[in-house]
Amino acid sequence: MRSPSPHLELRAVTRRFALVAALQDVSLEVARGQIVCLAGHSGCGKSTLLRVIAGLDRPDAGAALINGHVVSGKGIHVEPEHRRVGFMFQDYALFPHLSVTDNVLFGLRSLERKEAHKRSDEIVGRLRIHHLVNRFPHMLSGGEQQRVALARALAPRPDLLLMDEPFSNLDRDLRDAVRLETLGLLRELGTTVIMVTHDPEEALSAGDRVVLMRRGHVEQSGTGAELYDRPNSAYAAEFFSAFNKLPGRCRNGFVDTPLGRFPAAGVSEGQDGLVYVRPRDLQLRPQGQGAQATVLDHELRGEVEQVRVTVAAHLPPLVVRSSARLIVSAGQEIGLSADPQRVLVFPASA
Ligand SMILES: Nc1ncnc2c1ncn2[C@@H]1O[C@H](COP(=O)(O)OP(=O)(O)OP(=O)(O)O)[C@@H](O)[C@H]1O
Repeated sequence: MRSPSPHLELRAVTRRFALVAALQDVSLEVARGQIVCLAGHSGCGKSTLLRVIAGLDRPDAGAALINGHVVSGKGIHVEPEHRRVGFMFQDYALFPHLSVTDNVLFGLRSLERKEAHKRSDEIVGRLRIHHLVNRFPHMLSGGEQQRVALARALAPRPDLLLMDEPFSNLDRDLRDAVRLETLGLLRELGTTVIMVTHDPEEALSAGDRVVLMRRGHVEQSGTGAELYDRPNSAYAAEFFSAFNKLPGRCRNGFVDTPLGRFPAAGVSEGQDGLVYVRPRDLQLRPQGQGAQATVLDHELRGEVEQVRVTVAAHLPPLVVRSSARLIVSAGQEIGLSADPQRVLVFPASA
């Protein structure tokens, strides 16, 4: 038996704007019901990719398929309204002159009035925004606007929902709660979601899968844990964490640093490598154990403590973070070690 087509498939999608390749050979498969976070720094092509999937923009080459049918490709362009794709914009794009109800009804214009109202009532109920229906967008808080925008996007029951930074306009406190609730509802509805974010924590925690983009191409794709624990490039590593970096040349498959020798898979013999160690993966030890270091300063930051140490005069200080209380003082000589299993090594030229 043939396995079902992915809900969404992109085949070598390319989109150029003058000299900029906003998308370069982007290929991707998304299974039905999956929640995918599209992450990457500003300008890497995230919004362009969403627009191509929605049919708001046309690729110069390659194809987009929904349920195995080409919707964008050579000589084919299915209009956005015929793709069963919902779109939620970063600024919510609510119509200021329409009430909440009329904003929600806007996406249901093709239905008969009675059916449109039934659908609108249903989604308003699910999102618990009954009390807002007669208000206008300027009378809503950020969180309320987000819900109304979500209601408007979901009312036509799209199979696939595209969301461009849907939580970035909310305060930090509200953001986590709204995100959990929104994604919980989308999972319940079985909606396939592609959500853009530039927030690394959100990318790691929100989706089933993270697609990290860089300069128009997919740098790495996988679960949050895969990208965090096994980034395949310095770019991917640095997108999700802060690192201490120690230079060293690769000799006999190892890079030597003041912190010790580390296996240097991916760095050619004789080439310079950079050893990446997260602040939480450095351990302070009694003097005489591990590498010798001198404490530079020490700060309590609430949940964690941060200590900066020097291991060699020619290297910038290393940052150590720990949730245990560290009893050290500036100028103290101390031992320092890194867990080789948690250390990453990349070519210095990258
Ligand atoms: N209509 C356009 N005309 C010209 N260049 C464009 C156009 N749209 C996008 N670009 C360029 O394409 C590249 C990708 O843009 P895009 O908006 O997709 O990035 P992004 O990752 O969504 O960025 P951000 O996180 O800042 O929203 C950028 O270099 C941008 O300047």
